[in-house]
Amino acid sequence: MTRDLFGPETVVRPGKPLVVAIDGPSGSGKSSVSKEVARRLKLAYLDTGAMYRALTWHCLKTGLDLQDGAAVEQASKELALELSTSANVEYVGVAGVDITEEIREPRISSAVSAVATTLGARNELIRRQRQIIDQHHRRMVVEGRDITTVVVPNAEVRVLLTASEEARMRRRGLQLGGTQTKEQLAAQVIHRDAKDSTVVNFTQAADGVITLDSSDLDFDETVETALSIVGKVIYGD
Ligand SMILES: Nc1ncnc2c1ncn2[C@@H]1O[C@H](COP(=O)(O)OP(=O)(O)O)[C@@H](O)[C@H]1O
Ligand SMILES: Nc1ccn([C@H]2C[C@H](O)[C@@H](COP(=O)(O)OP(=O)(O)O)O2)c(=O)n1
Repeated sequence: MTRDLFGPETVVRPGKPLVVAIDGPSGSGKSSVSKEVARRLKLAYLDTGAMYRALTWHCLKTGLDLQDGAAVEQASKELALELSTSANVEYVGVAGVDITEEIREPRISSAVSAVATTLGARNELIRRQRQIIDQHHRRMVVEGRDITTVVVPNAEVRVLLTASEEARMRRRGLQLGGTQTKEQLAAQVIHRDAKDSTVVNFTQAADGVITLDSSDLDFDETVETALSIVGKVIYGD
């Protein structure tokens, strides 16, 4: 399988469902790699983590107690979420307020696990995710923590994108412009994963899920490997 298969004019499985589900821990490259895969395959793109982050932003904005599960669940149902599903346009909003940048800030990263471990809120966001995937005729790259196992376990392509702790912390540190100490990065990457793992398993590939370890790959190599996995699964080559 070579990149030629997915040259600029290629549409894979035209008119048929093609969900590429990508799960993995923080900093493994899910968002950046998924976006590029979506561009190359001309598929829509769904960042489910952005949904948990937007809900967290809203809860903090309204002064809600994140430990109050019933209140967080209620907030998830009322959330007026606006989300870009194009890999070329990054936009996350709540009721007309652009929060695209703000949801990536460390204060949201530190609080998001409390929301993501609220099962009622998860159920609501999972319901919305499935609705969005259907609205796109199931032609979408979807990334998160439970996409291969819970949201779309019957996705055509299922990938667990991993990388060593060291690589993930280094990448997140660079991404945040070197503003974070090692301890702060560990809190945002390693400790958050540990908390998130209490409700979803994204450390080991479930049956039928292909593991892509990006520890020793650069970004382009990781994208090429992800595309070759799609090629293998769809065309068997
Ligand atoms: N294979 C890779 N090698 C080096 N850097 C990478 C690789 N994959 C992603 N990155 C970079 O690492 C950072 C974190 O990636 P991101 O896609 O935000 O991860 P995640 O969504 O899993 O948290 C980004 O700056 C991204 O460009
Ligand atoms: N499908 C998902 C997606 C994200 N989450 C949770 C777990 C994370 O702490 C937050 C934010 O996810 P996000 O993918 O934006 O986080 P990273 O960019 O990988 O650090 O949401 C989840 O529980 N289930």
